Amino acid sequence: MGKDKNGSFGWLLGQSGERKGKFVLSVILAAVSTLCGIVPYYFIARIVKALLAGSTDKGAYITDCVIILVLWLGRSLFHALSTANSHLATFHTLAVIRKKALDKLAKMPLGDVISQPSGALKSTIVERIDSIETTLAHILPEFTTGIGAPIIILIYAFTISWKLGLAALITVPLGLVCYALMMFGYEENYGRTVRATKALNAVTTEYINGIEVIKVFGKAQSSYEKFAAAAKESAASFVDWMRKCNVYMTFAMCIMPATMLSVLPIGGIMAMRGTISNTDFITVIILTVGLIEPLIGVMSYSDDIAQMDTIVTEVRNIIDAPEMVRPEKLTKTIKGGDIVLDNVHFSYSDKEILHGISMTIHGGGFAAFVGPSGSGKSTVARLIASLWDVDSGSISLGGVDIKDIPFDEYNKRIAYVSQDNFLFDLTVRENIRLGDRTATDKEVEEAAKKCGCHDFIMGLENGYDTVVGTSGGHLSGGERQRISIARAMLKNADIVILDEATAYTDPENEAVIQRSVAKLVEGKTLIVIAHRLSTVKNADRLYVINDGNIAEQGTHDELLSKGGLYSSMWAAHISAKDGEEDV
Ligand SMILES: Nc1ncnc2c1ncn2[C@@H]1O[C@H](COP(=O)(O)OP(=O)(O)OP(=O)(O)O)[C@@H](O)[C@H]1O
Repeated sequence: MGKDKNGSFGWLLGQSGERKGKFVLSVILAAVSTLCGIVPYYFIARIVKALLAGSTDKGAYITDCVIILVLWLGRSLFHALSTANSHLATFHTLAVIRKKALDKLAKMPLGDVISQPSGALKSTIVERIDSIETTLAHILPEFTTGIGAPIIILIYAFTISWKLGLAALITVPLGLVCYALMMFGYEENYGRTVRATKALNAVTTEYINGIEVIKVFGKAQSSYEKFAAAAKESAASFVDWMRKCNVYMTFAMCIMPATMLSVLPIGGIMAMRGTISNTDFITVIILTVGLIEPLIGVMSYSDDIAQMDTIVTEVRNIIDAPEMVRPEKLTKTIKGGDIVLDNVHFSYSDKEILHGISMTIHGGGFAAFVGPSGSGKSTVARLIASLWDVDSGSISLGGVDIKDIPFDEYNKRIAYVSQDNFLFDLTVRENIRLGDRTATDKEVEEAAKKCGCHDFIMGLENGYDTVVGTSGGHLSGGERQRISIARAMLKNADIVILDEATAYTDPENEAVIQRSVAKLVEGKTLIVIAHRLSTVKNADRLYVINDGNIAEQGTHDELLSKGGLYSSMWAAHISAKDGEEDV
């Protein structure tokens, strides 16, 4: 996936949008710089020629020297301007690519995002994209010079003598052979370093994320061994790779003597025979030096370009990944708020989890999903929240398949509080305000009060302006849950999904939240997943999900009277509660 016939560089240019002009300007400036770098050789040759002819014209000598100096200054100046333009266009292009990658993550099925190894996506979008900046910024100026200069010099050499031209031309096949050798097996070699770096990233991220478990279970030593092994493989793969590159770069450096080896004898014999003048011979030797330097420059970039190719393929794998397709505009009318699941099948990877779920959750109603752990309750909720697409069957809202509703249109109707209660490393206020970016401070605080979190927030060091730490790490599980609920309530969406949203909350606060949620969701559709059955016994309809099927459905009383799975779950719940009370 991800590659087309344009290759990675063509693709990158295609992303540069309106900054493409800056890349073009960069090529023009590099061409001017190249000319400024070559023409001085002509003047140097002219000076040598004049001196050999016994000239004493100081004026002409000084003029030539000044021209040479000005041209060399011009070469540096235009080269700097060329790379500056190229850098500007590159920064813009990489920002565009990063945004596209992040946009794509939001459109990919959730599973495709979370199934990536720890830190791999972050590493690609942040570090690896960064690492191609220098190559992309220098590729056009360097290649313009690296290819342009030899062409001009070869043409000049041919105008002096075609034999000398041919002798100098030997550089090109030598360079190509060198390039081919360097690229032979490159993907495999470089691929090994990429895999090793990713593994090292993953182990390090896992170590940091799991530091609590590592400490508690005394796994520091074994985790460290895993890290040490990954670090060792990473170092070994880089050493191997550098060894290979260095061998071919050394070979590339030999092009200069090899070219001289053909130009010197051929030119020398021709000069001795008088076929060319001594000064033409000297000119060609000087030019040959100018021919090789840019070629070696280009070759030293080949390695970076191949790396860029690998990285671009990774980025394109994200940007071109299959996404959950939704239309740009809503063309159908959503009539009412009924959510209908019709024969929904769903699998994670190849394992089918839901085996034909059908249900109708009435708009404005209160539905609850209960059932054993791992039975598929959260999966149904995630599908309703449109985090994944169903494999077959359909989910509709108000008679319209949710696949026909644009993401923005659907998302604004849904508030979903998952079990994870993820908080961003922002202030408490900013975290709650994510529910409605236009909410005033007063509205944020009102929502917090209703969800039983105002008091503990006021007790924090900086109240609502306290930063909650990465993933909300400075707060307790129950506090994180209540902030997540306040955020969802502030959104004021038509459909509210609470997946074990009060599981960590103490009974007193749970009662406060339940009363507030009941008030806040009046007229809205409420879907609750709960293991504490007492929190959902008032639901209009309870769906008992067992092993990916709806085992039973009905009101609390109807289900109790059936004497099935729900009634035994209720009995277990009551005896556990009694046990708690006894304690
Ligand atoms: N991202 C995933 N990739 C693969 N399998 C998954 C994934 N998420 C859940 N599962 C599996 O799908 C099944 C249903 O999981 P789900 O979270 O829907 O159950 P649940 O009823 O909500 O469980 P719980 O009450 O413990 O939260 C489980 O067997 C679980 O292991």
